[in-house]
Amino acid sequence: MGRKFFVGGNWKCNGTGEEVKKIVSTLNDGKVASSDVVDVVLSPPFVFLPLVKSLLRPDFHVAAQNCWVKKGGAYTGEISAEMLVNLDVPWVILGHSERRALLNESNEFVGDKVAYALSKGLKVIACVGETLEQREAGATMDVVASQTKAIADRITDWSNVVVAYEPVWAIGTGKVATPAQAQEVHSELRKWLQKNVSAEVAESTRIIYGGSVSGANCKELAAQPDVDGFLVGGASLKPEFVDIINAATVKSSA
Ligand SMILES: O=C(CO)COP(=O)(O)O
Repeated sequence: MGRKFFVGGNWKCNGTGEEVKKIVSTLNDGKVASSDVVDVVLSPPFVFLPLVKSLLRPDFHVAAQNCWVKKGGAYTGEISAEMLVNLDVPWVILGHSERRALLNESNEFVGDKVAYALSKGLKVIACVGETLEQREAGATMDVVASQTKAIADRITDWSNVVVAYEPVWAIGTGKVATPAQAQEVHSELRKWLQKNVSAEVAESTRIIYGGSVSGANCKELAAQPDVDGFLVGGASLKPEFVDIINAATVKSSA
């Protein structure tokens, strides 16, 4: 059984109610590959989750962009995993590099969040990736392995986890990783999982790529054997997101 293609759209901190309705309507009208071959998950800002859920076609799902590390309570400004479950939001993105960098989320904190969210029944898109400085210093795999280890140390069941490899230097820069660069890290990451978790987890866990993915570059990336889909930022707010979803057909026809 192959790994099902996965395409996430991370809208980040963008959109008005009107814009959200427009994007959803474009996606609802889009002609996309069947949900048998691709999982599509949209991640609007928290405040738009109920609106998007109410309008979105039933074969697409939603994700929150973050959640709190433990049970809710006196944590002003936070949203708990329990609240997402209560609203029937099935997925959450955790450890995005913007939160790691701008809000100082450590590997351990992200690992704790992943474990807590899973324990409450959420499915997790866990993000890892190196900065340009780390890549140039030859530390890419060390960085990605420590980020993944902090998760692996805290969970045993990987069936509800998708790992998103998002090199920081490729995010929002228009400087996409080459298919070979993406394949190299994905394949190393899969080997890491095989050695440090299990062969079964390595084989079944989807590793998706994020960073300047577009309608123009998605097919070549999708053709790489260890690229199991995408986490898309800027282009997920545009009609070309439909083409990125349909990159799944590169795999299904392979
Ligand atoms: O951060 C990303 C998705 O989480 C990628 O963003 P861009 O696609 O805008 O580079």
